[in-house]
Amino acid sequence: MTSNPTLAELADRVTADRDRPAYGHDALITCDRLVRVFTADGVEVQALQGLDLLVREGELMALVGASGSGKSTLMNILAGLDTPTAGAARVAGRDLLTMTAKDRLAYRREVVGFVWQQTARNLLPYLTSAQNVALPMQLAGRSRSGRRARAERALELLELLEVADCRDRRPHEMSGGQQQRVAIAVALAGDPSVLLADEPTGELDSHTAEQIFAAFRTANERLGTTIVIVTHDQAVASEVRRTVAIRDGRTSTEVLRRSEVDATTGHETVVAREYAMLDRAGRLQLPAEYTKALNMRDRVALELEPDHIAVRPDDSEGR
Ligand SMILES: Nc1ncnc2c1ncn2[C@@H]1O[C@H](COP(=O)(O)OP(=O)(O)OP(=O)(O)O)[C@@H](O)[C@H]1O
Repeated sequence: MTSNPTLAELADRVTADRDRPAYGHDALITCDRLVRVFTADGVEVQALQGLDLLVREGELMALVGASGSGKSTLMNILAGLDTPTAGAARVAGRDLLTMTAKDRLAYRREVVGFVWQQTARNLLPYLTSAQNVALPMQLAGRSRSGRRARAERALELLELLEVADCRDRRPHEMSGGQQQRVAIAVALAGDPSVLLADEPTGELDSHTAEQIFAAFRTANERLGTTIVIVTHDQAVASEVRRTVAIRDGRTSTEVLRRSEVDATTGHETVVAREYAMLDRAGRLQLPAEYTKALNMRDRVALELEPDHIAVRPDDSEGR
């Protein structure tokens, strides 16, 4: 089938390998074999076990996973609050492993914005919504743009998130949903490249949660901000185009949704499709429900077909 390559072909392959763009060269967020090990009472916990993830500029995506799968660990690393043990992590050209303390501070102010689950962590209780939104601009040294410009920008953001009527209210005078919308405005105030949200709907009922996801979509569409939302809420899959599942500290599967328009009726439907992540070593995590359904364990049989690879239960026993 395959003949031995000539010397010239081998040289071409080496050149092609060398010139191949680096993993994630065109992504805004690149996590490459990311590892985070915690040691508590002499016991090691591998919270991230070689996680690969690429997020393109302008994406709105969700990370889902069971409790303890590593979502918050990843978020804290992307937020610049924690450092990985090994691997590589880059956000908007910044290397999260080698940043100095000073770079880290600038990174948190200029590159990323956050929305946390606990509304109290997002807003200062003694400031009004408008003041809360203006504060990051002031801290970022935009004093040159003046107080009035900051106030105008704050109002624009509150309007975009449909909470302009709350501009003079303090957090305790607003509902949980209103507080989270204001929190999104605060997170956007510094014009971040990436907005990170950790369980932003965790304390809200499902109807309010839907409105918050809609607010993220508005921010993404109107401002072009790349947004990563971590959530337990499986319902998020119908709210964003891309949902990546994390299992045991690695990305395992991903659901992509896209609109398809029927050529004859013009009717638009949203089609969702699940994909498994294939890492650069060729490793694939099969969804637990698939392997359970076919009683697959330890070993599976593989067959290369012209257009797919078949994965079958181990049939070696009894042969
Ligand atoms: N500071 C820490 N010290 C020791 N172990 C930790 C620490 N932080 C996280 N872990 C462990 O790392 C693993 C991943 O935790 P992480 O909080 O990232 O999960 P998660 O997916 O965010 O869970 P949840 O949805 O419950 O917040 C867990 O086993 C957790 O116990």
